[in-house]
Amino acid sequence: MVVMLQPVPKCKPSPVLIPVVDLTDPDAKTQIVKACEELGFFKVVNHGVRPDLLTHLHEEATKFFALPQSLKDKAGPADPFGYGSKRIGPNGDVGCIEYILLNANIHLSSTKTSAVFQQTPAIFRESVEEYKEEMKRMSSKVLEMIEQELRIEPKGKLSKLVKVKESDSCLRMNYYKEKEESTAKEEIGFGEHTDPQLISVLRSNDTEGLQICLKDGTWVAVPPDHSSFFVIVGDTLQVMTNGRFKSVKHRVLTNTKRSRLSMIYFAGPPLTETIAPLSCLVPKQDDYLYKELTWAQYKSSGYKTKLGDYRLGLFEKQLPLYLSNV
Ligand SMILES: C=C1C[C@]23C[C@@]1(O)CC[C@H]2[C@@]12CC[C@H](O)[C@@](C)(C(=O)O1)[C@H]2[C@@H]3C(=O)O
Ligand SMILES: O=C(O)CCC(=O)C(=O)O
Ligand SMILES: [Fe+2]
Repeated sequence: MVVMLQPVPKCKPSPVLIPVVDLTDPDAKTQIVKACEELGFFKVVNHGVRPDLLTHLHEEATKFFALPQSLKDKAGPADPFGYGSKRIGPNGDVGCIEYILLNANIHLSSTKTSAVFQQTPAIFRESVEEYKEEMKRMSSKVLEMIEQELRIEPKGKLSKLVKVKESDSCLRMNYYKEKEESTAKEEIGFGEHTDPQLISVLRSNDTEGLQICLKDGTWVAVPPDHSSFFVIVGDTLQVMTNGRFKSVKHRVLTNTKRSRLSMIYFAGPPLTETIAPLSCLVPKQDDYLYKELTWAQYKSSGYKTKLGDYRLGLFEKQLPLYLSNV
């Protein structure tokens, strides 16, 4: 089957600096909130994740993506979990990508893909499990800092959503293969979109490709840094802060010379959790920009949309008729 790839949109070089937050800095909470308000995106250093865990996982994932196509296909198609190639999601989106999407609550060896992953070395499976734990720790730490800075009550309101065993989080490993010199041109690896969850924690090798969209619509390239993590604000956090934090649009353009490998942990709430603006941040219900939906409702409607669709519209309150005509 032939899959048509979309033309590449332009990205202006920009002097915008990505905020860098040292998680051990006493001022980190303030810096995180500022970055979430201004950009919906920041880089994390001094995160405490063992560098050798990152190295092992990277090496093993690289070996997985180098397996024969017929073997990798046995771990797919992604529906949504499993191995996927080119197709992203169920609604016709495509990119120059291969990936593994995993439910963070299910052990790698007890998925439908287990037959394939059983053939990967134990260190791969163990590293994936340890990495998921580390990402849960880091994402709940970031959410705790946001809670403290914004004085969100009750304590743990945001971080608990990720810490509990019912948290609907997932882990994605994306592989964007380099191109042969003769066909060298940039293509869309992962089209523009916002992430639906609370926050996403991304780590990649030193190959560029990730871009974020500023509030004025300008796309800027994010310089890669294999030893740091990047935090992306998702739709759910935008709703809970009543739009004070913005979920940032992002995309990946494939680099012609070197392959890019990224791992993203999507920190999501339990399926039964009701998502709505937090009353401690917005005392008057009339000021709520969004209505309430459970995460399960948002997710299932969101999975009927295309990657670049504006999913937050599902949450938006209808204006009363007398106002919508003004
Ligand atoms: C086109 C789609 C892929 C996606 C599900 C969706 O219908 C719309 C949201 C997409 C997204 C973007 C962020 C994450 O990569 C992802 C796993 C998620 O939670 O929402 C993907 C979904 C996917 O690839 O299944
Ligand atoms: O692969 C990347 O660097 C980012 C991909 C992404 O945005 C996603 O998987 O949601
Ligand atoms: Fe994303």
